[in-house]
Amino acid sequence: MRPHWSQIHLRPPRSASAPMWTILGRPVTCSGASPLRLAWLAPLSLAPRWSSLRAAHARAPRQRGARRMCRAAGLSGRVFHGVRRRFPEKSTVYLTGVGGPELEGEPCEVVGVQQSRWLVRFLHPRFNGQSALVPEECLNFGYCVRPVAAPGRPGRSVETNDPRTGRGLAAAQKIGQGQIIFEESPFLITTDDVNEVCRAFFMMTAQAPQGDALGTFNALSAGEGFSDEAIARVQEQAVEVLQAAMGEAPAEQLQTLKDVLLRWEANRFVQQRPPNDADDELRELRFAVFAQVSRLNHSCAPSADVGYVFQPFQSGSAVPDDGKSVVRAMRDLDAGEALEINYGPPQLLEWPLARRREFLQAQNGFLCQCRRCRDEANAQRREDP
Ligand SMILES: C[S@@+](CC[C@H](N)C(=O)[O-])C[C@H]1O[C@@H](n2cnc3c(N)ncnc32)[C@H](O)[C@@H]1O
Repeated sequence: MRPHWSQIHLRPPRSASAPMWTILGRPVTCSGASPLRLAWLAPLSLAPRWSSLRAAHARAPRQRGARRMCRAAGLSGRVFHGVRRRFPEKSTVYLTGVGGPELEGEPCEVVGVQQSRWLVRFLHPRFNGQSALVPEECLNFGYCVRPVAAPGRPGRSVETNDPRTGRGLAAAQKIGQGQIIFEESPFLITTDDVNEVCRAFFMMTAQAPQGDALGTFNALSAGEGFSDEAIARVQEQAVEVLQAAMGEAPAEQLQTLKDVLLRWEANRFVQQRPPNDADDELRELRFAVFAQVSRLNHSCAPSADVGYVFQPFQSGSAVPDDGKSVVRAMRDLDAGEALEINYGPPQLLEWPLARRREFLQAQNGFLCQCRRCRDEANAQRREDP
C-alpha cells in the first residue's frame, strides 16, 4: 500500500554508496540506476493547482517584446506525453509543491511517464542520479538541450550569404510548390524566461565539447541587424540576470550573456500547440532554436513556410518526431532561389511597406531588407524624391 503523501519525508542521500530516502522514519535504499518506485512524490496539500500554476506563470515578469507570434516551430525529436502535458525527452523541469521546502525548485531531468506520473531524475549530484515519480502538477518546464541532429531530406538546400540579411538558405534544386524542403528538430527549447535561456547556455557549455549544441548555438546569427533599442533591452536583461545571480554584473560575463540573449532573440521560433489540441491542457509557450530552420531569413514575399507536426495526444507514452518542424515550398522554386519565410502574421503580407518595416523592427529588432521592401522603398524614393 502506498503511504499517504504526508507520511513521506524526503532527505538527500547520506552517502554516495547508500542513497537514502526515509518513509515514516524508515530509510529506503535504492540503486541509483533504477527508479525509486516507493518514493513517489505526492503534492503537498497546499500545492498549487493547475489554474494557479498557470496564473503564476502569467504573472511572472515577461520580457518586453519577447513574443513573436509569427514564427511556428517544432519541439524535439522525441516527446513524452503525460496526463495532460508533453515534455521533450531530457527536459530540465523544476519540482514545485512536492516533498517539502528542501525540494522546492529542485531541478530534474524528464525520463518518461509511468503510472500517470512523470519519472524524473534528480540533477544535483547529492541525489546520485536517483529518480522519482512525480504528479505532473508538481513540475514546471525550464529548458531542454538536445543533441544537434542532421535535418531530414538533406541536399535540397544550400547556405548563402547576403550583406543585407546575413547568412541564409537557398534551394539546391528545383522544388515544386508544397514539397518538403527539409525537416528538423530543435536543439534548444526554452520558456520565455531569460533565466532559463542563461541556464540552458551554461548546460550547453558544461556539455561541450561532447555535445555539439554550444558550437551550433554560437554559430548562429547574433542579431547583427538589431536596432540600438533592441540591444539596450537585451543588455538590461543580462544585467538583471547577473545581478540576481552574483549581486553584480562584471563586464566579461555581461558581454557573454548579452551575446547569448541576442542570439536567442534572433533565432528562436515560437512554439505553441494549436488551440484545438484540447488534450494538451497547459498550452505553454515555448521557444525553439534550430541549426537550419534558424538560418531562414524573413521576406515579405516568402518562398517557404515552416509548419510542425503534432501527433495525437496519448497519455503516458513517448512519441518520436512530435512537433518536428517541416519547411515547405510555397511556390515552384528554381535552384538558387532564396528560401525565405514570413516572420510576421499572415496579414503582414497585405500591409504597406512602412507598417511591415515598423512591425519587424519592433518585434524582430531589424529593418527589413527583403527584395520586396527594397523594391518598394526604391519606387517610393523615385516617386517622392
Ligand atoms: C533567424 S536569423 C536568420 C539567419 C541569419 N541571417 C544568419 O546570418 O544566421 C534572423 C536574423 O537574420 C537577419 N534577417 C533575417 N531576415 C532579414 C531581413 N529581411 N532583413 C534584414 N535582416 C534580416 C536579422 O539579423 C535577424 O535577426
